[in-house]
Amino acid sequence: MVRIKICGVTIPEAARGAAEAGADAVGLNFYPQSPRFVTPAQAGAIVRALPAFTPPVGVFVGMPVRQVCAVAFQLGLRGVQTYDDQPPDADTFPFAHVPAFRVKDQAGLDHVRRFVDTARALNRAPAAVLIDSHVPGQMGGTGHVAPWALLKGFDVGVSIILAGGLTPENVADAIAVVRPWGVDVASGVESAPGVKDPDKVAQFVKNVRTASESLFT
Ligand SMILES: O=C(O)c1ccccc1N[C@@H]1O[C@H](COP(=O)(O)O)[C@@H](O)[C@H]1O
Repeated sequence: MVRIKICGVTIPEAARGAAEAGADAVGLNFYPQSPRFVTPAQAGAIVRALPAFTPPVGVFVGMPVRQVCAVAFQLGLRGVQTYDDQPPDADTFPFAHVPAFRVKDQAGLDHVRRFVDTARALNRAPAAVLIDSHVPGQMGGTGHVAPWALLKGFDVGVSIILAGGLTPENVADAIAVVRPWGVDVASGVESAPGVKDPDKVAQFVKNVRTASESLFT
């Protein structure tokens, strides 16, 4: 089964709606430059609206590890998605750590491999790596697709989460090519930046489930 994270929910109703549509996780974005940014107080209300078995994951760009941990503890996040060139030099995150990478070519994938190897040597292997598209000057939420063909067969010994420009229309093709452990979507299920469209979310989940079934039967 391919897991689904609906990322960048900004209100409790959107988080609950994503969970009820069948998402495996919802993402809360703590990057102030994002149109999906939420404050810890707003995130708290969203977390409280989630069903008991739908984990919240935080997206952190350029935030020091201690601060990431403080926010994650305060809110009871299950996972932390980070954007750093090197594994954290503090102790392992006591959360599922998902470093994100903006990849455009083979050199980008080589960097992911070096990151995971370094983390593993320090006994800090991430739970998964998220592979997104590379758009100069933007950290994520770009709506641009990652280089799927390059990712075919890519194996670093940890789960691969595919992100970048996924939509209800293209996610089945993406899954067929990349065969990721999970998929992550932000802008592709919105009616406006930061506003999730319940119909698009439901269609996205449905299409992932169908594609996932044909992959594993
Ligand atoms: O969504 C954002 O605004 C964002 C900002 C900074 C870092 C990460 C961000 N979101 C992540 O980017 C992926 C891909 O987004 P999209 O589907 O192409 O719009 C998203 O899944 C989030 O994990």
